[in-house]
Amino acid sequence: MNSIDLVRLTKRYGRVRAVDGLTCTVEPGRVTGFLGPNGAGKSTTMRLVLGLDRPSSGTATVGGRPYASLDEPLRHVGALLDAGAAHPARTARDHLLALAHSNRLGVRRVDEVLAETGLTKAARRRVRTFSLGMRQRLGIAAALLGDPPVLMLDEPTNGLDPEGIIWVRELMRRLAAEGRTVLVSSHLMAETAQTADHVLVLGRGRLLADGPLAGFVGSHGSLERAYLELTAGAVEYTADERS
Ligand SMILES: Nc1ncnc2c1ncn2[C@@H]1O[C@H](COP(=O)(O)OP(=O)(O)OP(=O)(O)O)[C@@H](O)[C@H]1O
Repeated sequence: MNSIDLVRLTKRYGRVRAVDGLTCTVEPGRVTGFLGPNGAGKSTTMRLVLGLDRPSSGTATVGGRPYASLDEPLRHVGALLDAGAAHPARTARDHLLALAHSNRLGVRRVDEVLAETGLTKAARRRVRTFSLGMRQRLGIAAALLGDPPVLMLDEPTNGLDPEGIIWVRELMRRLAAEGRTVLVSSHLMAETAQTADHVLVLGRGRLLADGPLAGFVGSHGSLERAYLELTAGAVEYTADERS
């Protein structure tokens, strides 16, 4: 099974519990929206799954194995965490070629993902000349490179124009329909409502909800209303505190 399994996953930074006893399973064959206010712990959770940070306690596994134990990890898990991850002096194609090489993937796959993300014409341009939206597309191209059964995308629509947002939505839906596990964090409720089958909601590192989108929205009328009601007590910064 290509699920992502979190068991009592906890990460403390000093006194902050960024992730606090998180237990849940992200299942294949559906898009799981990963929601929560700023600072709720979404990115930290993804970093823990990818072995970029060590849990204080608990475990995060992909297909039953810790990410660090995977050979050629791009073939197992594709991730978009930070659209600024590519070296600015490299061309888009060289960036993908380096990643492909380290995971024994062929050049043909690089050209395929460039085409799939609409970057073929920009492939030989340096990343520093890319707009935010183009960087997002390059990050998504990197995530798709190993044709992985599991994808984790942190706010993939950031910086994308309306056409790009629709493209991401359709891509997520297709990847899930192919039986892949797709975890997508977002602050865009209307977009998530159109993309996700299932939602996980975090607040202050804790799991506030884990269920099908339709059940979560329930009688609230919209995902946004259901979300705001659930997270009202879990928002780190309010306008009053800022002023
Ligand atoms: N490296 C770090 N050192 C110290 N604190 C950190 C570190 N990384 C994250 N945190 C803290 O952990 C908490 C969770 O942050 P995280 O970035 O995971 O939240 P998030 O849900 O992804 O937020 P956003 O929606 O704003 O991206 C926050 O309080 C944040 O300040």
